[in-house]
Amino acid sequence: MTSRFLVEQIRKKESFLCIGLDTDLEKIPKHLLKEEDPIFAFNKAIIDATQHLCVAYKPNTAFYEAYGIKGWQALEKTINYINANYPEIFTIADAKRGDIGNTSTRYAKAFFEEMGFDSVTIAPYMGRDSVEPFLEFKDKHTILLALTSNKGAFDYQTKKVEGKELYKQVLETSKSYRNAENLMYVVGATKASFLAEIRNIVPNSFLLVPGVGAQGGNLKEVCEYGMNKDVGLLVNSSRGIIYASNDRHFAEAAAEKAKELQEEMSLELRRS
Ligand SMILES: O=c1ccn([C@@H]2O[C@H](COP(=O)(O)O)[C@@H](O)[C@H]2O)c(=O)[nH]1
Repeated sequence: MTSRFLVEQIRKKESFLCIGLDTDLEKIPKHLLKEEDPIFAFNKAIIDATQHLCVAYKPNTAFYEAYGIKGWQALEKTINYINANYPEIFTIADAKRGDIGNTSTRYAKAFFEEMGFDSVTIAPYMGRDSVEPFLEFKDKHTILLALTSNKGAFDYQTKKVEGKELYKQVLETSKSYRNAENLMYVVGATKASFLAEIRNIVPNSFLLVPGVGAQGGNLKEVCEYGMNKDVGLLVNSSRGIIYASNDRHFAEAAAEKAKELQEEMSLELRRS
C-alpha cells in the first residue's frame, strides 16, 4: 500500500488508529477456547467489530510465535482475512527484525511476499546493510525503532554518540538509506515531549506511536507535537482495546474503546 493511500484512508475515516492484535490465550474470553483456532476466532471478531474505526492492524508476532506452528497459522489466517475482506487497511507485522543482509532479505520475503503484510518493524542496531534489504520492496514499509515507549529506551537510545543522541543518529542516518522513502519510525507515546525535535529531523515520515492506553501515553500530546501536514501518525493501542471485556460481548466492548479513540482523533484532525 502506498503512503498516499494510507493518508486518504485516514482522512476518509477520520482516524489514525492502529489496533494491536496482541492475542493472548490467557486473556481472551473462555468460551472461545472451544473453537478450532481460538486466536483467529478472537482476531476475526475484533477485526469485524472495529475495522470501520481504524486504519491499521498490528499483530505483534511474539504473541503468535509463543504458540509455535498453531500461532503462525493463526497469524497467517489473520493477515489473509484482513487482506481479503478489508484490503484498504494497512497491516504491520510487529516483528522487530534485522540481521546481516542476506538474512534480512529472507525476513523481508517472509513478511512482505509470503505473508502479505504492508510493513514490518525493524531494529536499527545492525545498521544500513541490515535495513536496506527491507526497503527494496515497492509499496512496502519498514518501520524503524527510533525512540521506544519503554523505560529501557533511556539505556541507549537517548545516550549521546559523537555528540548526538543515538535515536537522532538513527533518524538522520537512515534518511540516506537506499529507498529511504519507504521508511517509517516507531516513537513511543510515552516520549511525546521528544516529538517536536523528531519532527524537525523527519518532517514528512509516518510515525507509528505505541503506548497510549495501557502504557499511559497521551493522545493529545502526541498530536500536538507529532502531527504533520499529512497527519503522519499511526497511533497504536493493543490491550486497551482488545481486552476491554472478556465476556461474550468482548468485540462490542473493543469497538466502544476504539470508537472513543477514533472520536478523539477526529477532533484532533478537525483542529489541525
Ligand atoms: O516502543 C514500542 C514498540 C513496540 N511496542 C509494541 O506495541 C504494542 C503496545 O501494546 P499496548 O497493549 O497498547 O501497550 C505491543 O505490541 C508492544 O510490543 C511498544 O509498546 N513500544
